[in-house]
Amino acid sequence: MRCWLKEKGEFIVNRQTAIPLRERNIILIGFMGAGKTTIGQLVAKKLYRDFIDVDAEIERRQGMSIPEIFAQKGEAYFRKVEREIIIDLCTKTRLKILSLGGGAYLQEEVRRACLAHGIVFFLDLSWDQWKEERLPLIVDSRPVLKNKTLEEVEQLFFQRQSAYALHHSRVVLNELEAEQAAQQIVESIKWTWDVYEPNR
Ligand SMILES: Nc1ncnc2c1ncn2[C@@H]1O[C@H](COP(=O)(O)OP(=O)(O)OP(=O)(O)O)[C@@H](O)[C@H]1O
Ligand SMILES: O=C(O)C1=C[C@@H](O)[C@@H](O)[C@H](O)C1
Ligand SMILES: [Mg+2]
Repeated sequence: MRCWLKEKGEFIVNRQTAIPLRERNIILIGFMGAGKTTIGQLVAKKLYRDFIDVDAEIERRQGMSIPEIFAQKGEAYFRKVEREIIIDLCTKTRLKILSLGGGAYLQEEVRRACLAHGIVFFLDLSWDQWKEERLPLIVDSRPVLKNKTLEEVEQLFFQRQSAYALHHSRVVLNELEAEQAAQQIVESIKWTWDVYEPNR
């Protein structure tokens, strides 16, 4: 992972955007239930930074739960709000750990904002493990899963991989405890900071 992130670090630095690496938001992406919220909280704790869960932020700003937003206003409305909040966070905040909702990164404008202003980690979990271990935990709370057959969910899982492939670094989660995954992210980010901004 280190060599891989090294290349990505050069890529980030070469983009010459205004935000120093150490100040950039760290953004976690991946399929619903992969562990973005759980691992994001742990990363924030380890780096002494604030954690923002975009789903929770949407619920706070809208005064409604996500299932209520889907039911009362529809998915298109949810995606618009989600996009606006993420772009707002990407352009107006620094030093945060952001966990995105599982579908947010499918929107091109979201990807562009995240890649330009933050450091994007893809939390990668295999379909088999997701189906066995995570699906039972989240099936009742994620409206996108409602009324879908397992085949349809599998199709959604694989359809989304091409968007998630656009990241700065990837953490293969299979068999990793949330704590271990968070530690891996922290080590790789500190290594990148030291290599590319050694004197800060
Ligand atoms: N590494 C892990 N090992 C085992 N269970 C985990 C791990 N990470 C998360 N979980 C569990 O999986 C469930 C989903 O985790 P979480 O809510 O963090 O996913 P998410 O990626 O934020 O999902 P969403 O995209 O829907 O917001 C939770 O019950 C959590 O406790
Ligand atoms: O994968 C998705 O499309 C979603 C995942 C959740 O995090 C929420 O953002 C919402 O339930 C939609
Ligand atoms: Mg989450």
